[in-house]
Amino acid sequence: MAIDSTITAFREPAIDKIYGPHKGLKPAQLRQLSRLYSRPFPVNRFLSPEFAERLAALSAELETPLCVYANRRGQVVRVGVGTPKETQFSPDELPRQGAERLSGLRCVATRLDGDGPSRGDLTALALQRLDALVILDVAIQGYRRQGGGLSGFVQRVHIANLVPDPLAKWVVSTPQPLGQVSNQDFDEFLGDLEDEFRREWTARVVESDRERVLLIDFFSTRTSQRAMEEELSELVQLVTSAGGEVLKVFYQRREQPDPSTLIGRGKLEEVALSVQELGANLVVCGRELTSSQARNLELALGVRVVDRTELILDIFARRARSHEGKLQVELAQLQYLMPRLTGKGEALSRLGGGIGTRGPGETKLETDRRVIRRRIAKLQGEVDDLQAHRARMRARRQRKEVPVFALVGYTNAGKSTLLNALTGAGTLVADQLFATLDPTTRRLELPTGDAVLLTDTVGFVHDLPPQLIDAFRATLEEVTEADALLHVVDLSNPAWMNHIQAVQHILESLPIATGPQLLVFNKVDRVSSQVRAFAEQEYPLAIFISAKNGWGFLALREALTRWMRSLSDLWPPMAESGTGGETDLN
Ligand SMILES: Nc1nc2c(ncn2[C@@H]2O[C@H](COP(=O)(O)OP(=O)(O)OP(=O)(O)O)[C@@H](O)[C@H]2O)c(=O)[nH]1
Ligand SMILES: [Mg+2]
Repeated sequence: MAIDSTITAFREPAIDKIYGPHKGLKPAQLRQLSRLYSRPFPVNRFLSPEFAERLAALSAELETPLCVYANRRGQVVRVGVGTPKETQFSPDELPRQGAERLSGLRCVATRLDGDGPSRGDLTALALQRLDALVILDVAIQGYRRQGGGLSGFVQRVHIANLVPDPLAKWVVSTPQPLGQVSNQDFDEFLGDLEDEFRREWTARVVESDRERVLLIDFFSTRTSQRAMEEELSELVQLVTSAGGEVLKVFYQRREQPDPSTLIGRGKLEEVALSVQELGANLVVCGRELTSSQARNLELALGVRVVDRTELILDIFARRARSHEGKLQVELAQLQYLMPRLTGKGEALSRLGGGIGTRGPGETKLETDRRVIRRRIAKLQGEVDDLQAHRARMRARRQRKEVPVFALVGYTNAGKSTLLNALTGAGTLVADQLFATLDPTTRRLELPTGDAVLLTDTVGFVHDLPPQLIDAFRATLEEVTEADALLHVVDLSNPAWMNHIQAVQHILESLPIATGPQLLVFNKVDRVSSQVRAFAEQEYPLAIFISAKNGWGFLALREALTRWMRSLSDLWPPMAESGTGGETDLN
């Protein structure tokens, strides 16, 4: 049981430790506080009057708020000086979130100056998923009862608890006298509350068996509103393509990111609250994170955190079908993971699988350094072999003197759709990012009887992880070795200009210069005449098509023929058209 194991974890190290800001306290006062650890705490009541009065008296004497946390077995597991917020458990000290929504801890806190729980107290209630938060309003002057013992310090009691309603989040009782609260049956209260949560939880799980994701991102103040929106919407698409469901998006816009957690403290707390409220089990960050940032975020949020690169690698891992694809993805994943192993493994192993932990072919990623290093070396050797193999294939194609055009472009631009429409290739088309991983080559007959080979390739994305470019060098050579490129652009995506730039950027970063490019604007069926006119003006040589319904194909075929002819000095004239029966070169 998650809760029981946590109890042991709490109790052993710190039976006399006092939490929270207590620098000014004298040793004798600290000893008084640590005695609270061994005081009996009732199991089936919110608290006992004796305990409440003792705590309130100490609080009045020290003139500071105090907190005591107890588990369901009636053991005091933490004593702290300060407010619930100042003494709270960090997410990694709490039991892992599962169907049981509550953490099995209740907090009794004193307040000297106020009336019931403050906003900060309630935030701490939600962050720790406490069974209940009991607030004692303390009178500075109590009295000594006849026959010993202190009394009269507790003026009123408020009970706050979480509710499974994302709008209300919590409820706070009306103030009650101590005698009334200490008579209430805690087991019954808890049983009802847990039933409510369980019902809500079951409803949610039935609703969706996908990973429940929160997005966080950071932007500098120079980033425009529009650029932010485009980036965030792409991030949402990436998560969806990885099989996750985005519950909420958080971003921060500042001069400088926080070096330890990327986003600042206030924002981080907002995200942590949301993780609890919405039952998220993964946080995806739009920026690349250092291993210490990832670790700090995981500790603060209590769920796994992956960055954009890991997300992309995960999608690749899911898509890889061929041996070649799997090999390259695994290499990229391990190369990315290797320098990030310090610190992260711990949190990962505690929190289990899901997005960012998958290897190609549903295997789990290895996290042992030595094993990884050996594996990387082996995979690199295999990718080298692959490269040699692909080079032989290309040489064969060149001998046949059929020019090769590679379809390149941003992911989801419609490259596979176009290949299918032109050649009937039957490649997978999907409204997902990175649907295609393995290059497919098909023969295309042109109106003149000439033929070219068309190769569909993996889609690009801005800030493509360099590990991917390296690991996919065998596949990307299909692009560098092609005689010419058809650069397909999704004109219906508002970010199309950025996409063109991102693709150019990646092409320029390849180790070998690529051939000439023909720009093909796709999805014109979804584009207004203004957008099209603008693109025509900006790119007068481009071709406009709809791969889906065949618009513009005639013009495209003609352009290809013309283009081929004008580049004919690159290839000797076709000796015999239609040479070679083999068209599927995979
Ligand atoms: N409306 C419209 N949708 C299109 C057109 N061409 C492609 N699509 C859709 O766009 C989505 C992506 O198409 P794909 O052909 O898989 O795109 P891709 O460039 O191969 O994508 P990756 O392999 O992921 O890089 C699919 O849902 C297609 O049906 C078009 O001309 N018009
Ligand atoms: Mg594709």
